[in-house]
Amino acid sequence: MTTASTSGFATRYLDAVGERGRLCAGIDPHAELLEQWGLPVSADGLSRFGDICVEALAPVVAVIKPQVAFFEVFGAAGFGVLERVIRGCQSAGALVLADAKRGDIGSTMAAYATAWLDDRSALCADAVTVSPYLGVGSLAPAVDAARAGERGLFVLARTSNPEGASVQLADAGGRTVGQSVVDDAAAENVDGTGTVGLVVGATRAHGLDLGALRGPILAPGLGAQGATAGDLPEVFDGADTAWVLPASSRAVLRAGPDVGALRASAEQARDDVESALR
Ligand SMILES: O=C(O)c1cc(=O)[nH]c(=O)n1[C@@H]1O[C@H](COP(=O)(O)O)[C@@H](O)[C@H]1O
Repeated sequence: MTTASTSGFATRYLDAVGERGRLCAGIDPHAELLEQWGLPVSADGLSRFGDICVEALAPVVAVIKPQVAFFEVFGAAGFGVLERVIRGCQSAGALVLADAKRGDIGSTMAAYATAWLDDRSALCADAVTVSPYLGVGSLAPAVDAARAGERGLFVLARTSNPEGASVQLADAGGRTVGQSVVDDAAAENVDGTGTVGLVVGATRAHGLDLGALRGPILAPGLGAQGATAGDLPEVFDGADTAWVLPASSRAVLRAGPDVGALRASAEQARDDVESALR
């Protein structure tokens, strides 16, 4: 476990996983899941899906990650549901990581930062996923906004999908592109705020040196993409596992729509992670 002193988002994150255990539960309302839950593939169905997820997951899971794409499918009504899901999760004590994967030139990035990380926005979450491929420096407005509000960013470093290798393993002057993202994130976290977290898939060996990061590491890929809790110690060997936040969406959500069964599925996933990373 981590021993160095922390503040800001790092403290909020470590308190949350210390209290509720390491799991990020994704809210990914795929059309197939809406149908499996007996809901219409419509904004109304999405709304019901969101309510069930909030009731089942938000009181027990440390971090909840709504995948913005599945809300965006339903336009303005979908964003309305997303606003309610974000507020509902936060009211029940969960941290919300908006999975929006934003990334643009700095002046546009500032607007994304306002949308996802500023109290004045109805979409304000506790953290947001961002893409560094316009240069990590282009994310500066989001880093500043996150730090100011004790919120976080999760920057894609080594993603869970097989296609990521062609970019993320490319040479960036004696280190990989992925490692350069890790090193830039670590440099932002020397203040102990853990403002700049990473996304590192749990699906395969990542080849990164994560030892100096001092920030959270979202590890998607549990369940539907084939990773298991038992894989985590080897995949994250060398990292401080207090920061490792394994994530699962479909594998947990398939237990719905019964609230009790959905909650039990998330609790089981969390318990599996906690025993694997003990
Ligand atoms: O940023 C992410 O969350 C993410 C990064 C990554 O490398 N791989 C990845 O699967 N994700 C997201 O994590 C979720 C995975 O969903 P499941 O495969 O159903 O668990 C989806 O919302 C993906 O968009």
